[in-house]
Amino acid sequence: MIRKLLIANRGEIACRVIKTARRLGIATVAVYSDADVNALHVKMADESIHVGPAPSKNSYLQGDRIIEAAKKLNVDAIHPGYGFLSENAAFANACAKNNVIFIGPPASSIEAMGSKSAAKTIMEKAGVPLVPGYHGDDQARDTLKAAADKMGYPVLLKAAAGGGGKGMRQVWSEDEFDEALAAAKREAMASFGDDIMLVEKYLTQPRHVEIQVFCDSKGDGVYLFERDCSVQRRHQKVIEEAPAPGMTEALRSTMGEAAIKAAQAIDYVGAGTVEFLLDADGSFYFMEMNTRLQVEHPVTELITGEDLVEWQIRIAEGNPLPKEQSTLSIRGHAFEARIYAEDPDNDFLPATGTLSLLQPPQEDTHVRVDTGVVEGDEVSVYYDPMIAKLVVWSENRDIALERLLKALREYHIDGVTTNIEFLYNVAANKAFRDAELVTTFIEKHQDSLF
Ligand SMILES: Nc1ncc2cc(-c3cccc4ccccc34)c(N3CC[C@@H](N)C3)nc2n1
Repeated sequence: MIRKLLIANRGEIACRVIKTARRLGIATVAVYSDADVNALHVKMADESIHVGPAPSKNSYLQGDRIIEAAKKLNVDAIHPGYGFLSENAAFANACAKNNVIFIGPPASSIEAMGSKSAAKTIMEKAGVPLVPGYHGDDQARDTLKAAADKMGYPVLLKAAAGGGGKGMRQVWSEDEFDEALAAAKREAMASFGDDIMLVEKYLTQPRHVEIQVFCDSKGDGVYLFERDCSVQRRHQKVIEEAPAPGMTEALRSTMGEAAIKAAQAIDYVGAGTVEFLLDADGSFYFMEMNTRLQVEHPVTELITGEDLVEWQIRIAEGNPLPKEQSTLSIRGHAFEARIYAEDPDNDFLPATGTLSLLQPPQEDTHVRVDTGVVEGDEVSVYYDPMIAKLVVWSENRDIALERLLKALREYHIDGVTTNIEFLYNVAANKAFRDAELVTTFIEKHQDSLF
Protein backbone atom coordinates (compact mmCIF):
# COMPACT_ATOMS: atom_id res chain seq x y z
CA MET A 1 0.00 0.00 0.00
CA ILE A 2 1.43 3.39 -1.00
CA ARG A 3 0.46 5.93 1.63
CA LYS A 4 3.01 8.64 0.89
CA LEU A 5 4.43 9.53 -2.50
CA LEU A 6 7.37 11.78 -3.43
CA ILE A 7 7.17 13.35 -6.91
CA ALA A 8 10.71 13.67 -8.27
CA ASN A 9 9.73 16.28 -10.82
CA ARG A 10 8.31 19.76 -11.20
CA GLY A 11 5.87 21.78 -13.33
CA GLU A 12 2.69 20.41 -14.85
CA ILE A 13 3.48 16.72 -14.44
CA ALA A 14 4.24 17.12 -10.74
CA CYS A 15 0.91 18.96 -10.28
CA ARG A 16 -0.89 16.32 -12.31
CA VAL A 17 0.52 13.41 -10.29
CA ILE A 18 -0.31 15.22 -7.01
CA LYS A 19 -3.93 15.61 -8.16
CA THR A 20 -4.37 11.85 -8.64
CA ALA A 21 -2.49 11.02 -5.43
CA ARG A 22 -4.75 13.41 -3.51
CA ARG A 23 -7.86 11.81 -5.05
CA LEU A 24 -6.57 8.41 -3.90
CA GLY A 25 -5.93 9.69 -0.38
CA ILE A 26 -2.15 9.39 -0.77
CA ALA A 27 0.00 12.01 0.99
CA THR A 28 2.41 13.85 -1.30
CA VAL A 29 5.92 15.25 -1.02
CA ALA A 30 7.24 17.78 -3.53
CA VAL A 31 10.91 18.45 -4.17
CA TYR A 32 12.01 21.90 -5.31
CA SER A 33 15.05 23.84 -6.39
CA ASP A 34 15.96 27.44 -5.48
CA ALA A 35 14.02 28.62 -8.55
CA ASP A 36 10.86 26.73 -7.54
CA VAL A 37 10.49 27.80 -3.90
CA ASN A 38 7.05 29.33 -4.66
CA ALA A 39 6.08 26.94 -7.47
CA LEU A 40 2.55 25.55 -7.78
CA HIS A 41 3.60 21.92 -7.27
CA VAL A 42 5.19 22.88 -3.93
CA LYS A 43 1.99 24.62 -2.85
CA MET A 44 -0.15 21.64 -3.88
CA ALA A 45 1.89 18.99 -2.04
CA ASP A 46 1.30 18.09 1.61
CA GLU A 47 5.02 18.43 2.32
CA SER A 48 8.00 19.73 0.38
CA ILE A 49 11.77 19.55 0.59
CA HIS A 50 14.53 21.61 -1.01
CA VAL A 51 16.94 19.59 -3.18
CA GLY A 52 19.37 22.19 -4.48
CA PRO A 53 20.16 25.18 -6.69
CA ALA A 54 18.15 26.01 -9.82
CA PRO A 55 20.15 24.14 -12.50
CA SER A 56 18.55 20.68 -12.99
CA LYS A 57 21.90 18.91 -12.64
CA ASN A 58 22.19 20.40 -9.14
CA SER A 59 18.63 19.63 -8.06
CA TYR A 60 16.08 17.52 -9.98
CA LEU A 61 18.82 15.23 -11.31
CA GLN A 62 20.41 14.74 -7.88
CA GLY A 63 19.14 11.15 -7.41
CA ASP A 64 20.98 10.54 -4.12
CA ARG A 65 19.65 13.74 -2.59
CA ILE A 66 16.10 12.86 -3.70
CA ILE A 67 16.36 9.41 -2.16
CA GLU A 68 17.75 10.91 1.06
CA ALA A 69 14.69 13.20 1.12
CA ALA A 70 12.42 10.20 0.52
CA LYS A 71 13.94 8.32 3.43
CA LYS A 72 13.92 11.36 5.71
CA LEU A 73 10.17 11.89 5.09
CA ASN A 74 9.34 8.15 5.14
CA VAL A 75 7.77 8.02 1.70
CA ASP A 76 6.68 4.66 0.29
CA ALA A 77 7.22 5.49 -3.38
CA ILE A 78 8.71 7.95 -5.84
CA HIS A 79 6.98 9.02 -9.05
CA PRO A 80 9.65 10.29 -11.51
CA GLY A 81 7.26 11.89 -14.02
CA TYR A 82 8.93 12.25 -17.44
CA GLY A 83 12.36 13.62 -18.30
CA PHE A 84 14.82 14.10 -15.38
CA LEU A 85 15.40 10.68 -13.72
CA SER A 86 12.36 8.91 -15.22
CA GLU A 87 14.49 6.68 -17.52
CA ASN A 88 17.58 6.50 -15.34
CA ALA A 89 18.25 2.85 -14.50
CA ALA A 90 20.74 3.75 -11.75
CA PHE A 91 18.06 5.82 -10.01
CA ALA A 92 15.50 3.02 -10.31
CA ASN A 93 18.07 0.65 -8.79
CA ALA A 94 18.89 3.11 -6.01
CA CYS A 95 15.19 3.33 -5.11
CA ALA A 96 14.94 -0.46 -4.87
CA LYS A 97 18.12 -0.61 -2.79
CA ASN A 98 16.63 1.91 -0.37
CA ASN A 99 13.24 0.13 -0.17
CA VAL A 100 11.43 2.95 -1.93
CA ILE A 101 9.03 1.86 -4.71
CA PHE A 102 10.03 3.39 -8.05
CA ILE A 103 6.81 4.02 -9.97
CA GLY A 104 8.05 2.75 -13.29
CA PRO A 105 9.53 -0.34 -14.93
CA PRO A 106 12.32 -2.53 -13.58
CA ALA A 107 15.77 -0.99 -14.08
CA SER A 108 16.55 -3.92 -16.42
CA SER A 109 13.73 -2.81 -18.78
CA ILE A 110 15.09 0.73 -18.84
CA GLU A 111 18.57 -0.57 -19.61
CA ALA A 112 17.29 -2.90 -22.35
CA MET A 113 15.76 0.06 -24.23
CA GLY A 114 18.79 2.29 -23.69
CA SER A 115 20.55 1.27 -26.90
CA LYS A 116 18.69 1.33 -30.23
CA SER A 117 20.60 -1.66 -31.61
CA ALA A 118 20.07 -3.74 -28.46
CA ALA A 119 16.39 -2.78 -28.48
CA LYS A 120 16.04 -3.81 -32.12
CA THR A 121 17.70 -7.17 -31.49
CA ILE A 122 15.25 -7.85 -28.64
CA MET A 123 12.28 -6.78 -30.76
CA GLU A 124 13.43 -8.86 -33.74
CA LYS A 125 13.52 -11.96 -31.49
CA ALA A 126 10.06 -11.05 -30.15
CA GLY A 127 8.65 -10.90 -33.69
CA VAL A 128 7.98 -7.17 -33.58
CA PRO A 129 8.27 -5.68 -37.11
CA LEU A 130 11.43 -3.63 -37.69
CA VAL A 131 12.27 -1.24 -40.49
CA PRO A 132 14.29 -3.24 -43.06
CA GLY A 133 17.93 -2.59 -42.18
CA TYR A 134 21.09 -3.60 -40.35
CA HIS A 135 21.75 -3.24 -36.63
CA GLY A 136 24.67 -5.63 -36.04
CA ASP A 137 27.95 -5.37 -34.16
CA ASP A 138 30.04 -5.61 -37.33
CA GLN A 139 30.63 -1.95 -38.03
CA ALA A 140 33.05 -2.33 -40.94
CA ARG A 141 32.37 0.20 -43.69
CA ASP A 142 31.94 -2.59 -46.28
CA THR A 143 29.34 -4.32 -44.08
CA LEU A 144 27.29 -1.15 -43.58
CA LYS A 145 27.65 -0.19 -47.26
CA ALA A 146 26.57 -3.67 -48.41
CA ALA A 147 23.47 -3.42 -46.20
CA ALA A 148 22.62 -0.03 -47.70
CA ASP A 149 23.19 -1.20 -51.27
CA LYS A 150 21.05 -4.29 -50.62
CA MET A 151 18.14 -2.22 -49.19
CA GLY A 152 18.30 0.36 -51.91
CA TYR A 153 18.48 4.12 -51.40
CA PRO A 154 17.44 6.32 -49.69
CA VAL A 155 18.69 4.84 -46.42
CA LEU A 156 18.97 6.37 -42.97
CA LEU A 157 22.11 6.11 -40.85
CA LYS A 158 21.18 6.15 -37.14
CA ALA A 159 23.46 6.32 -34.10
CA ALA A 160 22.67 3.32 -31.84
CA ALA A 161 23.17 5.59 -28.82
CA GLY A 162 21.05 8.34 -30.37
CA GLY A 163 17.41 9.10 -29.81
CA GLY A 164 14.78 11.70 -30.48
CA GLY A 165 16.20 12.36 -33.93
CA LYS A 166 19.76 13.06 -32.81
CA GLY A 167 22.48 11.27 -34.78
CA MET A 168 20.47 10.53 -37.94
CA ARG A 169 21.61 11.13 -41.48
CA GLN A 170 19.79 10.48 -44.76
CA VAL A 171 21.78 8.96 -47.64
CA TRP A 172 20.05 9.42 -50.99
CA SER A 173 22.50 7.65 -53.27
CA GLU A 174 25.42 5.21 -53.19
CA ASP A 175 28.08 7.82 -53.98
CA GLU A 176 27.04 9.86 -50.92
CA PHE A 177 27.48 6.89 -48.57
CA ASP A 178 31.11 7.20 -47.44
CA GLU A 179 30.98 10.90 -46.67
CA ALA A 180 27.63 10.53 -44.85
CA LEU A 181 28.91 7.58 -42.78
CA ALA A 182 32.04 9.45 -41.73
CA ALA A 183 30.00 12.52 -40.74
CA ALA A 184 27.37 10.48 -38.88
CA LYS A 185 30.05 8.60 -36.91
CA ARG A 186 31.89 11.83 -36.05
CA GLU A 187 28.62 13.44 -34.86
CA ALA A 188 27.60 10.33 -32.83
CA MET A 189 31.00 10.07 -31.17
CA ALA A 190 30.88 13.78 -30.29
CA SER A 191 27.29 13.64 -29.00
CA PHE A 192 27.07 10.24 -27.34
CA GLY A 193 30.66 8.95 -27.06
CA ASP A 194 29.54 6.00 -29.18
CA ASP A 195 29.56 5.79 -32.98
CA ILE A 196 27.83 2.42 -33.49
CA MET A 197 25.61 2.88 -36.55
CA LEU A 198 22.34 1.32 -37.69
CA VAL A 199 21.40 1.38 -41.38
CA GLU A 200 17.68 1.52 -42.15
CA LYS A 201 15.50 1.84 -45.22
CA TYR A 202 14.44 5.53 -45.13
CA LEU A 203 10.66 5.92 -45.03
CA THR A 204 10.07 9.27 -46.66
CA GLN A 205 6.52 10.03 -45.47
CA PRO A 206 5.89 7.99 -42.31
CA ARG A 207 3.47 8.73 -39.51
CA HIS A 208 4.51 8.50 -35.85
CA VAL A 209 1.89 6.31 -34.18
CA GLU A 210 2.58 5.14 -30.65
CA ILE A 211 0.77 2.55 -28.52
CA GLN A 212 0.19 3.04 -24.79
CA VAL A 213 0.85 -0.23 -22.98
CA PHE A 214 0.49 -1.29 -19.38
CA CYS A 215 1.91 -4.47 -17.85
CA ASP A 216 1.45 -5.70 -14.29
CA SER A 217 3.99 -7.54 -12.13
CA LYS A 218 2.45 -10.88 -13.15
CA GLY A 219 3.35 -10.26 -16.79
CA ASP A 220 -0.17 -9.49 -18.04
CA GLY A 221 -0.38 -6.63 -20.50
CA VAL A 222 -3.02 -4.46 -22.17
CA TYR A 223 -2.83 -1.65 -24.69
CA LEU A 224 -4.79 1.55 -24.26
CA PHE A 225 -4.83 2.15 -28.01
CA GLU A 226 -2.82 4.61 -30.02
CA ARG A 227 -1.78 8.26 -30.30
CA ASP A 228 -0.76 10.00 -33.51
CA CYS A 229 2.24 12.26 -32.79
CA SER A 230 3.35 12.95 -36.36
CA VAL A 231 3.05 16.71 -36.07
CA GLN A 232 6.48 17.50 -34.69
CA ARG A 233 9.06 20.20 -35.12
CA ARG A 234 12.73 19.22 -34.75
CA HIS A 235 11.57 16.09 -32.87
CA GLN A 236 9.50 18.11 -30.44
CA LYS A 237 5.85 17.08 -30.51
CA VAL A 238 3.53 20.01 -31.27
CA ILE A 239 -0.02 18.58 -31.39
CA GLU A 240 -0.90 15.00 -30.50
CA GLU A 241 -4.21 13.19 -30.92
CA ALA A 242 -5.99 9.96 -30.12
CA PRO A 243 -7.19 7.81 -31.75
CA ALA A 244 -5.02 7.97 -34.89
CA PRO A 245 -7.10 9.09 -37.88
CA GLY A 246 -7.76 6.39 -40.45
CA MET A 247 -6.85 3.56 -38.08
CA THR A 248 -8.76 0.36 -38.83
CA GLU A 249 -9.79 -2.05 -36.06
CA ALA A 250 -7.54 -4.68 -37.62
CA LEU A 251 -4.46 -2.44 -37.74
CA ARG A 252 -5.19 -1.15 -34.22
CA SER A 253 -5.23 -4.62 -32.71
CA THR A 254 -2.23 -5.80 -34.76
CA MET A 255 -0.16 -2.82 -33.57
CA GLY A 256 -1.52 -3.18 -30.03
CA GLU A 257 -0.58 -6.85 -29.84
CA ALA A 258 2.87 -6.09 -31.28
CA ALA A 259 3.34 -3.43 -28.60
CA ILE A 260 2.40 -5.89 -25.86
CA LYS A 261 4.87 -8.42 -27.30
CA ALA A 262 7.55 -5.71 -27.25
CA ALA A 263 6.84 -4.90 -23.60
CA GLN A 264 6.71 -8.54 -22.51
CA ALA A 265 10.01 -9.18 -24.30
CA ILE A 266 11.69 -6.99 -21.69
CA ASP A 267 9.58 -8.18 -18.71
CA TYR A 268 7.98 -4.76 -18.59
CA VAL A 269 5.97 -3.53 -15.60
CA GLY A 270 4.00 -0.28 -15.56
CA ALA A 271 3.20 2.34 -18.16
CA GLY A 272 5.16 2.24 -21.41
CA THR A 273 4.88 3.57 -24.93
CA VAL A 274 5.93 1.67 -28.04
CA GLU A 275 6.63 4.07 -30.91
CA PHE A 276 6.04 2.87 -34.48
CA LEU A 277 6.61 4.38 -37.90
CA LEU A 278 3.43 3.80 -39.92
CA ASP A 279 3.79 3.83 -43.70
CA ALA A 280 1.06 4.87 -46.13
CA ASP A 281 0.45 1.23 -47.09
CA GLY A 282 -0.36 0.28 -43.48
CA SER A 283 3.01 -1.34 -42.76
CA PHE A 284 4.35 -0.41 -39.35
CA TYR A 285 7.80 -0.69 -37.85
CA PHE A 286 9.19 -0.53 -34.30
CA MET A 287 11.03 2.75 -33.72
CA GLU A 288 11.66 3.09 -29.96
CA MET A 289 10.11 2.17 -26.63
CA ASN A 290 9.74 4.84 -23.96
CA THR A 291 9.90 3.44 -20.44
CA ARG A 292 8.05 6.31 -18.79
CA LEU A 293 4.68 8.04 -18.72
CA GLN A 294 4.61 10.35 -21.76
CA VAL A 295 3.84 14.06 -21.87
CA GLU A 296 0.89 13.31 -24.18
CA HIS A 297 -0.76 10.67 -21.99
CA PRO A 298 -3.86 12.87 -21.34
CA VAL A 299 -5.29 12.25 -24.84
CA THR A 300 -5.35 8.55 -24.01
CA GLU A 301 -7.04 9.31 -20.67
CA LEU A 302 -9.78 11.32 -22.38
CA ILE A 303 -10.67 8.66 -24.99
CA THR A 304 -10.55 5.73 -22.54
CA GLY A 305 -11.77 7.42 -19.35
CA GLU A 306 -8.85 5.90 -17.44
CA ASP A 307 -6.48 7.74 -15.07
CA LEU A 308 -3.05 6.48 -16.13
CA VAL A 309 -1.32 7.75 -12.99
CA GLU A 310 -3.79 5.79 -10.86
CA TRP A 311 -2.99 2.72 -12.98
CA GLN A 312 0.73 3.32 -12.40
CA ILE A 313 0.26 3.57 -8.64
CA ARG A 314 -1.99 0.49 -8.39
CA ILE A 315 0.44 -1.60 -10.49
CA ALA A 316 3.45 -0.33 -8.49
CA GLU A 317 1.66 -1.63 -5.37
CA GLY A 318 1.66 -5.09 -6.94
CA ASN A 319 -2.01 -5.16 -8.01
CA PRO A 320 -3.14 -6.79 -11.25
CA LEU A 321 -4.13 -4.59 -14.23
CA PRO A 322 -7.25 -2.59 -13.33
CA LYS A 323 -8.98 -3.68 -16.57
CA GLU A 324 -8.81 -6.44 -19.15
CA GLN A 325 -8.39 -5.69 -22.85
CA SER A 326 -12.01 -6.65 -23.58
CA THR A 327 -13.34 -3.96 -21.24
CA LEU A 328 -11.22 -1.13 -22.67
CA SER A 329 -12.69 0.92 -25.49
CA ILE A 330 -12.32 4.19 -27.34
CA ARG A 331 -14.92 6.91 -27.01
CA GLY A 332 -14.58 10.10 -29.02
CA HIS A 333 -11.46 11.94 -30.06
CA ALA A 334 -8.90 14.07 -28.17
CA PHE A 335 -6.18 16.56 -29.05
CA GLU A 336 -3.32 17.92 -26.98
CA ALA A 337 -1.56 21.17 -27.86
CA ARG A 338 1.63 22.05 -25.99
CA ILE A 339 1.62 25.72 -24.99
CA TYR A 340 5.24 26.91 -24.86
CA ALA A 341 6.98 30.14 -23.90
CA GLU A 342 8.91 30.31 -27.16
CA ASP A 343 9.15 32.64 -30.13
CA PRO A 344 8.09 31.05 -33.47
CA ASP A 345 9.34 34.18 -35.24
CA ASN A 346 12.77 33.73 -33.72
CA ASP A 347 13.46 30.08 -34.53
CA PHE A 348 11.33 29.00 -31.53
CA LEU A 349 13.95 30.20 -29.08
CA PRO A 350 12.70 29.81 -25.49
CA ALA A 351 11.12 33.01 -24.19
CA THR A 352 11.41 34.15 -20.59
CA GLY A 353 9.56 36.71 -18.57
CA THR A 354 6.75 37.08 -16.06
CA LEU A 355 3.29 35.72 -16.81
CA SER A 356 1.60 39.07 -16.22
CA LEU A 357 -1.63 37.65 -17.65
CA LEU A 358 -2.40 33.94 -17.68
CA GLN A 359 -6.00 33.32 -18.71
CA PRO A 360 -6.66 29.74 -19.85
CA PRO A 361 -9.90 28.90 -21.69
CA GLN A 362 -12.94 28.11 -19.61
CA GLU A 363 -12.32 24.55 -18.40
CA ASP A 364 -15.17 22.08 -18.62
CA THR A 365 -15.46 18.32 -18.87
CA HIS A 366 -14.16 18.56 -22.43
CA VAL A 367 -11.42 21.17 -22.03
CA ARG A 368 -8.54 20.28 -19.69
CA VAL A 369 -5.51 22.44 -18.92
CA ASP A 370 -2.55 20.68 -17.30
CA THR A 371 -0.21 23.36 -16.02
CA GLY A 372 2.44 24.00 -13.39
CA VAL A 373 2.30 27.79 -13.34
CA VAL A 374 -0.05 30.54 -12.15
CA GLU A 375 -0.39 34.17 -13.17
CA GLY A 376 2.57 36.17 -11.91
CA ASP A 377 5.03 33.28 -12.15
CA GLU A 378 8.37 33.72 -13.81
CA VAL A 379 9.11 31.47 -16.84
CA SER A 380 12.76 30.78 -16.09
CA VAL A 381 15.69 29.73 -18.26
CA TYR A 382 16.43 26.66 -16.15
CA TYR A 383 13.70 24.33 -17.29
CA ASP A 384 11.62 23.28 -20.31
CA PRO A 385 9.54 26.37 -21.14
CA MET A 386 6.21 24.53 -21.35
CA ILE A 387 3.45 26.69 -19.85
CA ALA A 388 0.62 24.17 -20.16
CA LYS A 389 -0.91 21.30 -22.10
CA LEU A 390 -4.28 22.19 -23.59
CA VAL A 391 -6.25 18.97 -23.97
CA VAL A 392 -9.71 18.80 -25.55
CA TRP A 393 -12.19 15.98 -26.18
CA SER A 394 -15.28 15.54 -28.28
CA GLU A 395 -17.38 12.76 -29.71
CA ASN A 396 -15.60 13.00 -33.06
CA ARG A 397 -12.47 14.51 -34.57
CA ASP A 398 -14.13 17.41 -36.40
CA ILE A 399 -15.89 18.69 -33.29
CA ALA A 400 -12.79 18.10 -31.14
CA LEU A 401 -10.81 20.17 -33.66
CA GLU A 402 -13.35 23.01 -33.46
CA ARG A 403 -13.09 22.82 -29.66
CA LEU A 404 -9.29 22.98 -29.87
CA LEU A 405 -9.40 26.06 -32.13
CA LYS A 406 -11.91 27.78 -29.84
CA ALA A 407 -9.83 27.00 -26.75
CA LEU A 408 -6.68 28.34 -28.43
CA ARG A 409 -8.54 31.55 -29.33
CA GLU A 410 -9.58 31.87 -25.68
CA TYR A 411 -6.08 31.30 -24.27
CA HIS A 412 -4.66 34.72 -23.29
CA ILE A 413 -1.08 35.05 -22.04
CA ASP A 414 0.86 38.32 -21.60
CA GLY A 415 4.39 38.83 -20.39
CA VAL A 416 6.08 36.17 -22.51
CA THR A 417 5.99 35.29 -26.18
CA THR A 418 4.12 32.03 -26.77
CA ASN A 419 3.49 29.57 -29.62
CA ILE A 420 -0.33 29.83 -29.34
CA GLU A 421 -0.77 31.52 -32.71
CA PHE A 422 1.50 28.92 -34.34
CA LEU A 423 -0.54 26.12 -32.75
CA TYR A 424 -3.73 27.76 -34.05
CA ASN A 425 -2.29 27.95 -37.57
CA VAL A 426 -1.32 24.27 -37.46
CA ALA A 427 -4.74 23.16 -36.22
CA ALA A 428 -6.54 25.45 -38.69
CA ASN A 429 -4.47 24.21 -41.65
CA LYS A 430 -6.54 22.35 -44.24
CA ALA A 431 -4.09 19.43 -44.42
CA PHE A 432 -4.37 19.05 -40.64
CA ARG A 433 -8.17 19.19 -40.82
CA ASP A 434 -8.01 16.55 -43.54
CA ALA A 435 -5.74 14.46 -41.25
CA GLU A 436 -2.90 14.37 -43.75
CA LEU A 437 -0.53 13.62 -40.86
CA VAL A 438 3.07 12.80 -41.71
CA THR A 439 6.26 13.51 -39.76
CA THR A 440 7.21 16.07 -42.39
CA PHE A 441 3.93 17.99 -41.83
CA ILE A 442 5.43 21.17 -40.35
CA GLU A 443 8.15 21.58 -42.97
CA LYS A 444 5.69 20.67 -45.74
CA HIS A 445 3.22 23.41 -44.75
CA GLN A 446 5.53 25.90 -43.09
CA ASP A 447 4.64 28.75 -45.47
CA SER A 448 1.11 28.80 -44.07
CA LEU A 449 2.07 28.28 -40.42
CA PHE A 450 4.11 31.40 -39.70
N1 LIG B 1 13.85 4.28 -41.21
C1 LIG B 1 13.34 5.47 -40.85
N2 LIG B 1 12.71 6.20 -41.81
C2 LIG B 1 12.20 7.40 -41.49
C3 LIG B 1 12.34 7.92 -40.19
C4 LIG B 1 11.85 9.17 -39.81
C5 LIG B 1 12.06 9.58 -38.52
C6 LIG B 1 11.59 10.92 -38.18
C7 LIG B 1 12.22 12.00 -38.73
C8 LIG B 1 11.76 13.29 -38.44
C9 LIG B 1 10.71 13.49 -37.61
C10 LIG B 1 10.07 12.39 -37.04
C11 LIG B 1 8.99 12.57 -36.19
C12 LIG B 1 8.38 11.50 -35.63
C13 LIG B 1 8.83 10.22 -35.89
C14 LIG B 1 9.91 9.98 -36.74
C15 LIG B 1 10.52 11.08 -37.32
C16 LIG B 1 12.71 8.73 -37.58
N3 LIG B 1 12.92 9.09 -36.30
C17 LIG B 1 13.05 10.38 -35.76
C18 LIG B 1 13.52 10.24 -34.35
C19 LIG B 1 13.42 8.83 -34.03
N4 LIG B 1 12.20 8.64 -33.26
C20 LIG B 1 13.32 8.09 -35.32
N5 LIG B 1 13.14 7.53 -37.95
C21 LIG B 1 12.98 7.11 -39.22
N6 LIG B 1 13.46 5.90 -39.58
